[in-house]
Amino acid sequence: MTDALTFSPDVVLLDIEGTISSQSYVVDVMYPYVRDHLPGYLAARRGDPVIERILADAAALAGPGADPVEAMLGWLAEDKKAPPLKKAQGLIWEAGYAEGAFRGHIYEDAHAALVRWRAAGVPLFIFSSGSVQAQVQFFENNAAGDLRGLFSGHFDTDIGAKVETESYRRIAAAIGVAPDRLLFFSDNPRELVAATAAGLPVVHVLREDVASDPRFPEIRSFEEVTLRTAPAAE
Ligand SMILES: CSCCC(=O)C(=O)COP(=O)(O)O
Ligand SMILES: [Mg+2]
Repeated sequence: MTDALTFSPDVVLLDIEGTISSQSYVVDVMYPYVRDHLPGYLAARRGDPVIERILADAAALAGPGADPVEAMLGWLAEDKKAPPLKKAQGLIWEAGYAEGAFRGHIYEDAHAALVRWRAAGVPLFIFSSGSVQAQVQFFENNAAGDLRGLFSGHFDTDIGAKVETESYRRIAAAIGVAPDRLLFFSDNPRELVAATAAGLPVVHVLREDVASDPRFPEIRSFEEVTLRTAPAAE
């Protein structure tokens, strides 16, 4: 274990995959379910405005002449965080949870820290490429129980890309907190660069095979982080 890192934020913002949850679990267990069900799911719902929107957005992103369903399967295979795919993925996972094909995963150290911080009065928010609907279901149907109560709110790429600085400014404004009071945890250096440029303090989370990066404070476990919280008013 490295030296403990101490912060005193007003609010914490967290990435999901690779940060509080295993990337390989999402990619190796949950993505294959989407791959197997996506074409049939979309075909069975043609005419539904939500599905038509997803297909139109996918077609626009894929470019002229491309088949939107094939494009989405390609993005899934390369883990491209394409918003129309992420929206479809969340809807398809709903059936996967219902039939017990998988549950959401959270690292034990992350779960313990989030419970501790929430109990200490620190609001916790999520910013993930997964759609807000997918995020909420992931925490509702989690192997550690129904975790929805831990979070004060969720953001997805409707607010902007995770690698864009403006997205972090918008999130801070939406929460109503100064950027320098919003502590962001992520496994992705490009997200950390964008958040840093917006004025957020950041922590690089090294799970699985993520490499260290000298630009950021880093942890391998949330046990390495101490949050100083304001004492309760008397
Ligand atoms: C529970 S949200 C689904 C996870 C997912 O598909 C994803 O792309 C998450 O990526 P991120 O690293 O942005 O959390
Ligand atoms: Mg991530």
